[in-house]
Amino acid sequence: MGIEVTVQGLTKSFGKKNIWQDLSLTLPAGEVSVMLGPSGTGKTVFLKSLIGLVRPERGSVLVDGVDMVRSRERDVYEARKKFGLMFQDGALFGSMNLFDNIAFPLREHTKKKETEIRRVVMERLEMVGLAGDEDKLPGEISGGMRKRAGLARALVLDPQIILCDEPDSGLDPVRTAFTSQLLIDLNAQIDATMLIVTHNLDIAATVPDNMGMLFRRNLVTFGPREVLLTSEEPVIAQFLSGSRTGPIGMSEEKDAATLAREADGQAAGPLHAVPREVVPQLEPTPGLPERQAVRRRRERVLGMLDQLPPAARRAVEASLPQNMPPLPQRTSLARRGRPGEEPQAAGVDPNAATASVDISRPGPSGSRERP
Ligand SMILES: Nc1ncnc2c1ncn2[C@@H]1O[C@H](COP(=O)(O)OP(=O)(O)OP(=O)(O)O)[C@@H](O)[C@H]1O
Repeated sequence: MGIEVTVQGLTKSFGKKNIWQDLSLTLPAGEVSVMLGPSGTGKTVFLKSLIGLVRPERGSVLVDGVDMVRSRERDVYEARKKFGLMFQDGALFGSMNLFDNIAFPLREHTKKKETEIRRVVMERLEMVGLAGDEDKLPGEISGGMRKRAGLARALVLDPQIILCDEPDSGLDPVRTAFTSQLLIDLNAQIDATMLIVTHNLDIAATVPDNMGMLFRRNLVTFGPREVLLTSEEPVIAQFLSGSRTGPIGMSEEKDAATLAREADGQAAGPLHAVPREVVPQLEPTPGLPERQAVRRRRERVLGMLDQLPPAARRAVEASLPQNMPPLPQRTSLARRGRPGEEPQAAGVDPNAATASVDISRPGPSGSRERP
């Protein structure tokens, strides 16, 4: 089974430029999580920080007892073997055929014999739907196939944590849908902890168990998918609807004057007033094992139900199987459910794998200024 990744108070700057600050979240073991965020908000830097390729100046990333930020290089190197990485372009060697590309980590990091290497490589090629293509060069296949080959290579060392950086970039909608299914099927088969960075709204809506979003150098929220998918936070509502109206501009953040003009033009009602539907999550292809993460997540989320905003709570309840016994009445649930009451944001609670900050409040660094 996958292992938990616990991020606490992570802050990264390059020179004087702060990328993000004080990020805290837990990637629950074996579950699929997605990190959203406008371009340039530091999602790739975040992925690289998890595996110790980028060293943040503050905070910790705990993986099986190893802090990927502060531990000795030797320990970080060992812990990195628990990860499988899928980069945007597949990151394949152009002069090697797919077989040799996928075999590369096994030849580099293990003492396996060639017969065993062949068995593992062919099994992984089969998993990503590339059986029969092993003799092709990366230049002879489509972008989608290159991504799947990159995923196969990420899988050969039996990773417990898989990080995928924009698995959909450059793919058409149909291939993106196949990629979504592939990621869910993969989770069903190997039960690894997965974190996917994407801009794709279909992947965001249908694949993850948990979702987070980076904006203005902060983690706007991280928690069960229902929290983000029902959120009324303007930046989340704008991102999920792909609208030009809202705090996100062409150069990531709009200035105060632009936002004021938009607010004037929104007399008919703000963009985020429309409630969004939470579409069902994808299920593994028939014939594959059930995702073990589903049951674990259900228990975890039910345990934190009364910490969730009402819309998210309703979405969780609506997603429960029909044959489940009724939930016990919760006093706090009844208190929050009164008509006319404002929804409450989930508080920072890394143990419950939920975190949120109010990005509209001024922060100590001045980065949370009201636009
Ligand atoms: N090694 C580096 N040195 C200096 N700045 C860097 C370095 N790596 C990344 N950055 C900067 O960090 C910021 C965040 O980059 P990152 O690639 O993580 O964004 P992103 O959210 O993944 O963007 P996109 O969605 O467009 O891929 C950018 O301004 C980038 O220029």
